[in-house]
Amino acid sequence: MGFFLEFGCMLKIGITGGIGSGKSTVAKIFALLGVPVYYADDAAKTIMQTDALLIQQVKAHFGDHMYDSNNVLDRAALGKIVFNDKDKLELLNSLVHPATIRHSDEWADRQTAPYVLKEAALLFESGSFQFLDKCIGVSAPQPLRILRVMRRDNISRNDVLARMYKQIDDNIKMKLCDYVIRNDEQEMVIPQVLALHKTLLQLAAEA
Ligand SMILES: CC(C)(COP(=O)(O)OP(=O)(O)OC[C@H]1O[C@@H](n2cnc3c(N)ncnc32)[C@H](O)[C@@H]1O)[C@@H](O)C(=O)NCCC(=O)NCCS
Ligand SMILES: Nc1ncnc2c1ncn2[C@@H]1O[C@H](COP(=O)(O)OP(=O)(O)OP(=O)(O)O)[C@@H](O)[C@H]1O
Repeated sequence: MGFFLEFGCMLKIGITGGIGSGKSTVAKIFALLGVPVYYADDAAKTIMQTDALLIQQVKAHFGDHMYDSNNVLDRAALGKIVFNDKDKLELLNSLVHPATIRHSDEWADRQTAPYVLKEAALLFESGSFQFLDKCIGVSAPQPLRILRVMRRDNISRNDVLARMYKQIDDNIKMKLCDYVIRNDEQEMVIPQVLALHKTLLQLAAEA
C-alpha cells in the first residue's frame, strides 16, 4: 500500500468483509456521496460471461456444459463443484481473479475523483489489496451474516457456511483493514460512512 499516496494520484480504497457483512450495501452509501465504486463480485460475474479467453478456460477445466449456447454460466452447477472441492475452487480463482484485477485497473484509470472504492469479498484472498492505498472492513456478527445471505439468496445455512469457510476468518480480515465500519444493525451506519468519507477526502487532499 502507499504507492498512490507517494505519487499524489487518486486514492484507491478497498472495501471488504465476509459474506453477508453488508459491504455492497455500505459501498452503495459511498456511491450516493459521489464516490465511484467498482463492484468486483458483480464484475466477475459479467467477465465470466463476456471474456472469451476466460470462458474458454472455464469450459476447458469444468466442462462445456457449464455454459448454455448463449454463454450464460450455470452458476449453481459451478458453485456446487467449487464450494465442495478446495482444489477446484483454487483453480477457478486462479482463472477469474487476475482477469477481474485487470478489469478493475482499467476501470480505475478511467475515473476522476479524489478517491475510488473497490468492493470485493476476497480483497485479501485474491491479493488485490496490494494495489490499494487503504482498506475498509465491514463487520457484522456471524449469525446475522448467515441469516442475511439465507434470505437474500434463498439458500440453505449449509450453503452459506460452505462459502464462508472458503474466506479468511472475519476477525482476522478486520485486523488487516485500516478502518472498520460496524454493520450489526445496532450501530448507525450512515454516520460512520460520513465520518470516513471526510477522513478519506482529507487524506486525498494531502496526497
Ligand atoms: C462459483 C460461482 C459461479 C457461484 O456463483 P453464485 O451465484 O452461487 O455465488 P456468488 O458469485 O453470488 O457469490 C456469493 C458469495 O459467495 C462468496 N464467494 C464467491 N466466490 C468465492 C470464492 N471464490 N471464495 C470464497 N467465497 C466466494 C462471496 O462472499 C460472494 O459474494 C461464483 O461464486 C464464482 O464464480 N466464484 C469464483 C470467482 C470469484 O471469486 N468471484 C468473487 C470475487 S472476484
Ligand atoms: N444494516 C442492514 N440492515 C438490514 N439489512 C442489511 C443491512 N446491511 C445489509 N443488509 C442486507 O443483508 C444482505 C447482505 O448484504 P450485502 O449484499 O450488502 O452483503 P455483502 O457483504 O455484499 O455479501 P456478499 O459477500 O454475499 O456479496 C442484503 O440482503 C442486504 O440488503
